[in-house]
Amino acid sequence: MKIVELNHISRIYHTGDRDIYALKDVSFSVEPGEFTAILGPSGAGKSTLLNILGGIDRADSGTAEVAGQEITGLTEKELSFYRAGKVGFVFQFYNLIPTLTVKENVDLMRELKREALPAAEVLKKVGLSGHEEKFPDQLSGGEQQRVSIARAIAKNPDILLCDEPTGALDSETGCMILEQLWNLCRKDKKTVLIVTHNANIAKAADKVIRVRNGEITGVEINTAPLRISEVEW
Ligand SMILES: Nc1ncnc2c1ncn2[C@@H]1O[C@H](COP(=O)(O)OP(=O)(O)OP(=O)(O)O)[C@@H](O)[C@H]1O
Repeated sequence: MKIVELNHISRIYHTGDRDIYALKDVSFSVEPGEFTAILGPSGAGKSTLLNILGGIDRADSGTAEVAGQEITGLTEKELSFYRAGKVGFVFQFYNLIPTLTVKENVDLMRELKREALPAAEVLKKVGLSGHEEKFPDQLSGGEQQRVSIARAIAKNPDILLCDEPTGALDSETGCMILEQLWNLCRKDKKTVLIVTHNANIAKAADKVIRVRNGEITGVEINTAPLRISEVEW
């Protein structure tokens, strides 16, 4: 069974007298446990795509099934259950709450999902044991992003959606973050979708989806993906 199945998804913004097709008849699927890269230039529709998959935005037409659930027809309440239960998000700017400690930021997930994993367990997974009582501004950008990954996986989501997770980081730290996401995919069998401008990620991805002007211009399957550390960045 596919974990993501998008069929003929369109998203139109009506601005003044003009309609902007952020997505136009987009269809693709993702297998469970795949590491998928969504690549394309600025304005291509990548974030819109991820936001629809994550239940943050709604398609105007088409169907989207994620982890066995059709999400395009859900009510607001059902969508919020879907976001809380099935998807983990990692954003470019971490979105940590500055007045909460690292542990408290991760523990917030328990408010969304009762069976969320303990903060200590997920912080260990991202190499941040011992940083539980620090506040976000006492951490480097890379460490803050690792907290946001820990927070995302605490929900034990079916799918991890990452929008430019390395966009605010230097290339070495960015590689380390990609390695963490890649390991979550390979070792913990998480399905990871990652939106990025960095085309080199294609060498490490199982699937590469190319987007331009709201349309899919190609889907490539990589039969011999490299490890993140083997890619020349
Ligand atoms: N709220 C909005 N109102 C009007 N147009 C929008 C809105 N949000 C996005 N768009 C338009 O939809 C298109 C796709 O935007 P989107 O943010 O999905 O692209 P992107 O590929 O993620 O770009 P970037 O790499 O720069 O983040 C763009 O043309 C954008 O200007």
